Amino acid sequence: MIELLTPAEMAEADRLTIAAGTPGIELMETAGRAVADVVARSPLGTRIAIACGPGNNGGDGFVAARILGGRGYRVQLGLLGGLDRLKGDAALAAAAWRGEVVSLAELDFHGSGVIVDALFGAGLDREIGGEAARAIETINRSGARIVAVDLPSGIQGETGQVLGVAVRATETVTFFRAKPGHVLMPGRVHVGRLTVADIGIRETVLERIAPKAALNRPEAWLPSLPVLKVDGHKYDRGHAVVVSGGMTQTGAARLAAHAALRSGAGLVTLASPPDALAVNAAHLTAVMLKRMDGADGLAALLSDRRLNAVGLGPGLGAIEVARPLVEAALASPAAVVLDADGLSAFKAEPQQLFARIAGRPAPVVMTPHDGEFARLFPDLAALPGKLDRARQAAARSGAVVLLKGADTTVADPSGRAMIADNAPPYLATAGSGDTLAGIILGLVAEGMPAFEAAGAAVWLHGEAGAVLGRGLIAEDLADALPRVFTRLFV
Ligand SMILES: NC(=O)C1=CN([C@@H]2O[C@H](COP(=O)(O)OP(=O)(O)OC[C@H]3O[C@@H](n4cnc5c(N)ncnc54)[C@H](O)[C@@H]3O)[C@@H](O)[C@H]2O)[C@@H](O)CC1
Ligand SMILES: Nc1ncnc2c1ncn2[C@@H]1O[C@H](COP(=O)(O)OP(=O)(O)O)[C@@H](O)[C@H]1O
Ligand SMILES: [K+]
Repeated sequence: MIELLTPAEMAEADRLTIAAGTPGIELMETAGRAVADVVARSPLGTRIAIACGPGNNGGDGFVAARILGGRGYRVQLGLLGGLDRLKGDAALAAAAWRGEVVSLAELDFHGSGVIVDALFGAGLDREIGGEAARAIETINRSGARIVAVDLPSGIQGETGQVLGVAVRATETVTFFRAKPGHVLMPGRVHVGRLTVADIGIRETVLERIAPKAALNRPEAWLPSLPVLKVDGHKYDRGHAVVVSGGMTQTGAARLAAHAALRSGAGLVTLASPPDALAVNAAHLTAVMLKRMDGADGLAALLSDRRLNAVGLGPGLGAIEVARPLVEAALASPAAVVLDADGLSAFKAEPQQLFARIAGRPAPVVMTPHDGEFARLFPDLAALPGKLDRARQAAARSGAVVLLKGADTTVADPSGRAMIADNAPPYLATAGSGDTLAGIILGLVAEGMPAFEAAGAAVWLHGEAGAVLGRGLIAEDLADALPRVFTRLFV
């Protein structure tokens, strides 16, 4: 598991390490050296401008300046505010710097090959304005290689949001663990290439801190991926149901059904309204087809407990049609994956949806994009942090919430969360989300716990996109899954 630490959790990691006997200045020395090592990939003779802020982020900049100067680089250091404002470890680091200190405005950004951004890191707590904002705008226009210390200045470590203005770094060097703001948008774009440096903080501090967010990597969910038995049977792998829309909107459900079969369900049945049976029949092969007469028909189908997971929403139709179907699914003992129209059906009364989720024995996974999210959680949609949005929505609804985008975030009601950074932008194509819902459904049907299944599906979907490359369409994604699974196990 690759934990993501909020700035507050990172401060706690520092505190625990210092309390265990490592002086703060030693951590700062190691941090500054890690920055210097990254900067030193540029050849000797490169002019380096180091912009230092008034806190410990600036302290790291002073250390890097001293080390780079010692290695023969031409270093110019500029400070925001006076030297007398520096405190603690930053003051110690500044005292060890023998070179000149100019003001930020005097730094020659345009004449430098590398700019080190040590203005603000974890301590950024308000919008940047004035001299610092002007410096950041100049840094961004300079054309130099920009190495940010800990976080690009202006990016909030917890949310990835820009506070006023933010450095667009070529590379960022952070310490111990990445922060949510390194992977959440728009932070991820400002970070550039990320290096996570070991500065001597022991892994054991994580037991005390118990961080609840992680990067969505296989380590986060692979232990929960069902292991197939040598003598296994298709009936051991679950039977998923996908609900089709009416005659003119059947494709989305078929995409989901196909993906559910690819991702793991032993059997998949498409439940189809009578008017859509012929069109569905013409397009299905391994996926089975069953006639479904409205919500009562779906309830009857799901009364067979072997059908252990149901997905609905893609192409499901208008509220009058969709809502009773979702209610029937939620009244059944099956796990439920709710997407698209299945979510929008409750926009007038989201509490009705949450009330039906509460207390049901099997899990519910909701997969909104931002628009669908705003319909169900209008008050949460304005929160600045995607992690916070997903977590609060999960806590309120009782469902696992998967909030889509380039930084898809999955959260469960207890606050556990994973953030993905592997999705290529060509996943933004019609039907891609329907496929994602199907991948989750197949994994849940196969017996994977809902939170892990949602995380795994997001990762698999992203990798499938990366394997296929530009030009992919939603139909291709599920068919790329065998290749992605193969890579997972070699
Ligand atoms: N605590 C430690 O032991 C370690 C800390 N490290 C560094 O310390 C950094 C955190 O240091 P700090 O907590 O001192 O915080 P920062 O140095 O990130 O910033 C805090 C300072 O900036 C000011 N400030 C915040 N937002 C501002 C704004 N919008 N405009 C103008 N001024 C603003 C604050 O008043 C304060 O003076 C980390 O990002 C990391 O770079 C590393 O040296 C590793 C060890
Ligand atoms: N810029 C992007 N980078 C990576 N993935 C993206 C990006 N934009 C959208 N996606 C992904 O593409 C999928 C789109 O889903 P959705 O909006 O439901 O579309 P549809 O309803 O057409 O299937 C989601 O998995 C989302 O996370
Ligand atoms: K910085």
